[in-house]
Amino acid sequence: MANPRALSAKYEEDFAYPTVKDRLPIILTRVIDHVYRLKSTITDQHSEAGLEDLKFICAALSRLKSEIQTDKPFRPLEDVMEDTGLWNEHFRETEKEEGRPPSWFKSPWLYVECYFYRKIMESFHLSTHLKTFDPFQAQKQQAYLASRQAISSLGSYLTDVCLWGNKCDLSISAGAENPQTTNPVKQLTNLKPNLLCDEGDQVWQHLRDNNSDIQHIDIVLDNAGFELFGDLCFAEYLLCSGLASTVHLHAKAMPWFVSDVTEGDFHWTLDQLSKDESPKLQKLAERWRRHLADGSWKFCIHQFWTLPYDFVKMKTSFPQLYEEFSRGKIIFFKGDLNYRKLFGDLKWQPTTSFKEALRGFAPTAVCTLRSVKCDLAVGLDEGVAETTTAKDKNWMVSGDWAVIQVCSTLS
Ligand SMILES: O=P(O)(O)OC[C@@]1(O)O[C@H](CO)[C@@H](O)[C@@H]1O
Ligand SMILES: [Mn+2]
Repeated sequence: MANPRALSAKYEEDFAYPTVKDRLPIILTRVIDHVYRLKSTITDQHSEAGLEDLKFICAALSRLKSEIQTDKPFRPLEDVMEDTGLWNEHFRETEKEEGRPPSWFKSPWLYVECYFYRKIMESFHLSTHLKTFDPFQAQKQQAYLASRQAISSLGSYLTDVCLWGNKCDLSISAGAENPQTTNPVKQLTNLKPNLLCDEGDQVWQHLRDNNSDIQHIDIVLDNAGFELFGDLCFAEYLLCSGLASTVHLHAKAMPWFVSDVTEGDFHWTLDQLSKDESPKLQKLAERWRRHLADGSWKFCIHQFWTLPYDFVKMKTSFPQLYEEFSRGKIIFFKGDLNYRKLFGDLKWQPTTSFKEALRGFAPTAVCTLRSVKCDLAVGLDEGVAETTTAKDKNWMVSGDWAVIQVCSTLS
């Protein structure tokens, strides 16, 4: 059967429409304000040349904003980066398919939104002194600091889980006695009814059944802050329980979708943990640095995650990456954007099977841990979408609902 249509801002009923119309210009305005506010710091560091950079970047971003608002055609990228050629090739292919240059309110949402972040980075790449500047860094760091309490309680819990990790059954019960209201473990029980599809048992089954020849496990990260800390706790658990020989953590090669983890964010997070007042967090940071040093954890950066590609393209565009994944036991994909890329950002019926919607992307077992933040869902039982709509008409974009879904059969 033919695939469904792509999500796109050309349909006003798609979440892509308010994203392109309102959210992207707001994000740009914030970046421009933020860069302007750094004027004195930048000129202190780089004098007049820094000021020139700043003017250049703000002009480029303002132009981008006006181009979005007036649905101007995309322009090929002009920076010289590892991925520039691939972006421009994608531009030409889309132009050929659509019979006109791609544009904000006409082209597939996945391409549009990825191009938006890539264009922001282009303006920095083209500057002289701010080529590696992260315009979202302050926001990400603030988000981490705001969730420090939750990080601390999860960190304490993890220390106990890891202590018992080798002894206990995998379905170790959550420490429900902990009285802290910010305890994320306790919160899990409250959130359980909001799991629209929970294939967690299948995930554990897969992890246990395939343990004779312990392989590595991949986690494709999403956001920095509390989410990253939770992912690192999970990586710690997979390792200390013996379910994984090593854990590969995959992050973005450049600032992406505001909050996504870059290498800089990852190291900043470890530094924060090292200097935290909680000795448990300090110890975790020490342990995690040891994992990185002895190869138990591998921190991986690949340009694939910041390209506008559907994951189906991985096998042909980056066969080596696909092959590396195929040697692992399971891949955990975190978050909404990875979900969109897994299923091609197409308007699937929510009852379409997870496997069918993957369209052959099966390097190894694939698990998605995703809170629903856009109008794309697959693998739901008959009636779930309808009953959830009756409870919360914004369920697809509120972020209050989530899915744990897995495909562990490769054939
Ligand atoms: O991948 P993440 O961090 O979970 O979410 C990314 C996200 O903010 O970007 C898209 C819209 O801008 C949405 O699909 C989604 O909510
Ligand atoms: Mn993200």
